[in-house]
Amino acid sequence: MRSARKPVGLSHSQLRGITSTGRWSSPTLHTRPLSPTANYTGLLPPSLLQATLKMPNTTINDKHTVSPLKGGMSVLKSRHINQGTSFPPQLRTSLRLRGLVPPTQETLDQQIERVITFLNTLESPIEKYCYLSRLKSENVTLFYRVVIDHLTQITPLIYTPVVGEACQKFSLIYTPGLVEGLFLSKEDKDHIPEILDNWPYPNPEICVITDGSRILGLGDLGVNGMGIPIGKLSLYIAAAGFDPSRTLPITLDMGTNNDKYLNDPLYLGLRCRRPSDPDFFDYIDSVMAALRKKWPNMLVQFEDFSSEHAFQTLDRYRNEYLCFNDDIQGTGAVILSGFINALTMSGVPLNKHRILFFGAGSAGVGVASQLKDHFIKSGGMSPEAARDVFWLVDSKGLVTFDRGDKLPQHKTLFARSDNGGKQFKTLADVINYVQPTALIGLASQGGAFTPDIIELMASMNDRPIIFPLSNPLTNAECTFEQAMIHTKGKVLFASGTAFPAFLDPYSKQVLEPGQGNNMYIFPGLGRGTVLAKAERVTDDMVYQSAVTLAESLTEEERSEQRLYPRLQRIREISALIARDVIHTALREGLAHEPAIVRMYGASPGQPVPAATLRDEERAAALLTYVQERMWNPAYPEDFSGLKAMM
Ligand SMILES: NC(=O)C1=CN([C@@H]2O[C@H](COP(=O)(O)OP(=O)(O)OC[C@H]3O[C@@H](n4cnc5c(N)ncnc54)[C@H](O)[C@@H]3O)[C@@H](O)[C@H]2O)C=CC1
Ligand SMILES: CC(=O)C(=O)O
Ligand SMILES: [Mg+2]
Repeated sequence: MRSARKPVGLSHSQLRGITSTGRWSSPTLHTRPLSPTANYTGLLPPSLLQATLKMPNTTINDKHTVSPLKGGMSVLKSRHINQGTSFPPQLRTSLRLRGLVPPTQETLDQQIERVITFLNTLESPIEKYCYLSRLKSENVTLFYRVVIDHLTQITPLIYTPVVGEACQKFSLIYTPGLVEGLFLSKEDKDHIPEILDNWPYPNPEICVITDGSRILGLGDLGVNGMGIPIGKLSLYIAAAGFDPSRTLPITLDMGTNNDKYLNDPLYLGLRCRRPSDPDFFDYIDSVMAALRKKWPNMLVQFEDFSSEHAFQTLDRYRNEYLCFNDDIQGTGAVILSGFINALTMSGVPLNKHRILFFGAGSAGVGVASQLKDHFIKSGGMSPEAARDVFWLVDSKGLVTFDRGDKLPQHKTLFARSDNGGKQFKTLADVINYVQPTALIGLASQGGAFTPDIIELMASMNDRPIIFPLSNPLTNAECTFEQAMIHTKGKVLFASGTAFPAFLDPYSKQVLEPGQGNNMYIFPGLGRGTVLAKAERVTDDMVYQSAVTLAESLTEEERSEQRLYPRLQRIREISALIARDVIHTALREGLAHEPAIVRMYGASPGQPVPAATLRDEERAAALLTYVQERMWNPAYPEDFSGLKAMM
């Protein structure tokens, strides 16, 4: 049982007292005016806070005081402690819960059954998302048990695709008092440390941070992007056993260039356009410095920044901070992993592949770079030869040096100069020119892989590799069914968002499509770097996570023609990835966790020789070490800590 901690800002139960109009529905603790520097900042979306501050009647004064929640109510309102109907009778008495919960005592399994039964009665995905968010805010244990036990049903509801709709509707479904992450507004640039102090949980180990500028394939959603760090961190918890109270979702509010939101009276972010690059970097530099000052060991995952900023922030911080970019590196690793398995199944030797990317943004270039490294490391190719395996298409057609437009730096990494002055505009023209063995969609252009395109790929390859990876579902370049039908079952397929299984009329097998989504990578990569107390996240750690994922398939999974392991095994897979990422950190001399380096007879920061790392007994012990540190949602049997709080 976690010991009680005095909240620095408002506790969740106190925040519950703020109504959507910003008034206190129930008066509270202290006589204290609401001010921009007080402890409310960051916990409320900026425009709501501004509206609150403008209201004449927002001083919390003695006339309006009541006691903070006492006794049983404070237990029921503590999401990390609440067990609802599972509290045993004797505890109900000592915690003063009797009468506050229905008389029946239920097991966790019975509670799960109720959740799933009710969830199945809800019709729209967004209702299901809202119901699950509420459940998480009330009972963390039950929520994560539901997620872990019903991964394939729940993941699409709390992550892509439904999280995309939740972001688009964020200002409508926003629930006052439900604090799931921190808002850092650029207006608060001089108050960042105070805002970080408002976060009610101590010592976060991992933070996912977005500026909302490219949310999935949905574009600039501004502060509405908050759903993404929340969703990613839910997967860190469910898939890699991070302690929920040690995760920190952050949304930077720097305005939005989306006119729809700027003109929407219900939009909850700053109503201004995004800043110039110098202002952007000035602000994010301050945020990074403040985060490190307060939580020096915290891993930062950059998520869903617009492409140029995604590359620039990664370059700027990767050697100075413990951080990585999920869209560039996590996606690169997960697609490399599926590709390694597809390579074997395609029967085409590594050096005969010709890979076409439809989309040349952070994900497209990130994946191409990761694959290129593999062609060099495993295929023995020179960097020049490996680079020539790739062709990129963006909104203007094939990316070439002589196309006439100024290419951003990331596109120059794979721009072609061997096109003989010819330019290719349509995808079909590019395919006919390149004759690719693999077509990878990361352009957020739903349906772009038309039947003609898929048939063209099938006409050139015995086993065409077609990965429509854009998110959410509406942006997928084609469906699994379309890919199967138009390649007559020959396709090697993975998509960003899961598609349903398909009965292949040719093999008569029910085939499940692969989900090429970075959720297979980031939980284990994050777990490994945090447990190792790694100095930074290196390319080799990312590469290793791809290789481990590729090798993690069982014989049965391979016989089912899968490119990725079953999602239900994700905790097991994340532990393996974490173990191997720690190995890489040890090899590179970047691991600082004394308990881990001691297992290998080394000291913190000292490289461990490859031969020592091959020791199977130590590897097994390290895996156990990782698994034993994975948070597992269960109700505690020892309530002594809780009683002490009362
Ligand atoms: N499956 C996965 O794990 C991941 C999927 N994604 C998805 O990939 C997509 C792209 O993400 P980013 O690369 O970060 O976005 P981005 O905005 O950086 O890049 C998009 C690219 O698509 C190109 N594009 C736009 N319209 C086009 C058109 N009509 N024809 C050809 N190209 C066009 C743009 O020029 C740009 O190069 C999103 O849908 C995102 O959700 C991103 C990361 C991980
Ligand atoms: C999956 C993911 O990170 C994206 O679509 O942006
Ligand atoms: Mg992303």
